[in-house]
Amino acid sequence: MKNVGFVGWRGMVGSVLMQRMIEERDFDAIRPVFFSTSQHGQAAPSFTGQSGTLQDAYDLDALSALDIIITCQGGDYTNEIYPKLREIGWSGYWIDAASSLRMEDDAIIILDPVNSAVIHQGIDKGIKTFVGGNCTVSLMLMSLGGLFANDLIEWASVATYQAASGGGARHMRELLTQMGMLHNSVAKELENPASAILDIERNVTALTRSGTLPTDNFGVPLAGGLIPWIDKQLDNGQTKEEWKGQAETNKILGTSSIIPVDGLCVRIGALRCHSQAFTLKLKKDVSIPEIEQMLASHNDWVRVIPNDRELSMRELTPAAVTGTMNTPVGRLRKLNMGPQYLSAFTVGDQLLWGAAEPLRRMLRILL
Ligand SMILES: NC(=O)C1=CN([C@@H]2O[C@H](COP(=O)(O)OP(=O)(O)OC[C@H]3O[C@@H](n4cnc5c(N)ncnc54)[C@H](OP(=O)(O)O)[C@@H]3O)[C@@H](O)[C@H]2O)C=CC1
Ligand SMILES: N[C@@H](CC(=O)OP(=O)(O)O)C(=O)O
Repeated sequence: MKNVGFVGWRGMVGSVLMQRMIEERDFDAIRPVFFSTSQHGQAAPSFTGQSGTLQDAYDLDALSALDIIITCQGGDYTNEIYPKLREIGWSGYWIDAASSLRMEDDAIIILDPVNSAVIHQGIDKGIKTFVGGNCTVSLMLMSLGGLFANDLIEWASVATYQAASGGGARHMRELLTQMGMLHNSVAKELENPASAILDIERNVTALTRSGTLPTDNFGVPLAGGLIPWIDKQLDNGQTKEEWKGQAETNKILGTSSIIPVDGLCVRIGALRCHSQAFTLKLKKDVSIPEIEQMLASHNDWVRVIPNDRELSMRELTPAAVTGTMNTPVGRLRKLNMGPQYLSAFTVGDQLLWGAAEPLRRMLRILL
């Protein structure tokens, strides 16, 4: 049995990973060792029924005794520890949720329902570093994988609707606190059906602009609105999140010529599901039923939602998809621009397929 170290297991992404590993009985197949950057010496979790203590996540000797390390601790931890471990000659497998190592030549971005061939070729070549993709990219590929696999996409333009969880647990709390404060400020008036809605709106807008809502994490109010910017600013006008779309998609697929992917990434008030609206230019005119068939048969989690009002409202929303492994795609129709232009709308839980699930599946591949 392999010795597998877990760093970042108690964070938000790590907790989702633990929950999935318990559901899939992954712990039965490994000897787990749990680490912490702040709680070493305290009791380790007993997912396997065993007891033990948390190890120090900065202890290179303890880490280098492991066959596999899975980390959801974040980029700063990876940047500090990974080079040191490799420098002292550790040749185990490193599986990471953070973006730091994604674009390194000796790292593979993992999403095995989409790129299992790339992953297996990498293992055969001796690659030891495997990194989960950006959540919007992974969720796009889970939903639209059938069109990429059939080499049908000439380019993809996207507008994202990204959940607060992408920023981390504190962002989710901040959003909910803002929502609560806005509601509280007009709760009485709302109870009175005779009250004027524009007075209520004016009060909500005034509070939103007052500077009293908590904004330490998002920087500006998000509740009741949106933020058309995610991550750092790049010199070419893209955000870092937008840059990842093309860079990571092409690396995951191992394309020989770049498929252009670009668009605008927007934060909205959803909790943990990212949605994305696509305009796709197809390489040729393919009928909608053929497209639906290609999409539906690509993997076990994609769900093709017919372009129907009731079904789209019920099944193609964060409310329907949160907490599930499904990655539905719908709103499929040919656009006025011509028969090669297709619209699509996707939804996916960014903590499952967008973060934790590719990691546990990579572990399974290595066992
Ligand atoms: N959020 C997301 O959507 C995605 C995140 N990622 C990557 O995963 C990394 C971790 O993200 P995320 O899980 O959101 O980060 P969290 O902030 O939830 O957890 C990170 C670490 O914080 C420490 N921590 C301190 N206080 C607490 C507490 N009260 N409860 C739980 N943990 C606590 C834990 O480390 P310790 O035990 O050592 O103190 C934990 O492992 C990110 O930096 C990013 O690189 C990747 C894809 C998506
Ligand atoms: N940046 C994403 C979440 C994330 O963690 O992405 P990455 O793994 O590429 O840093 C978001 O804010 O929704």
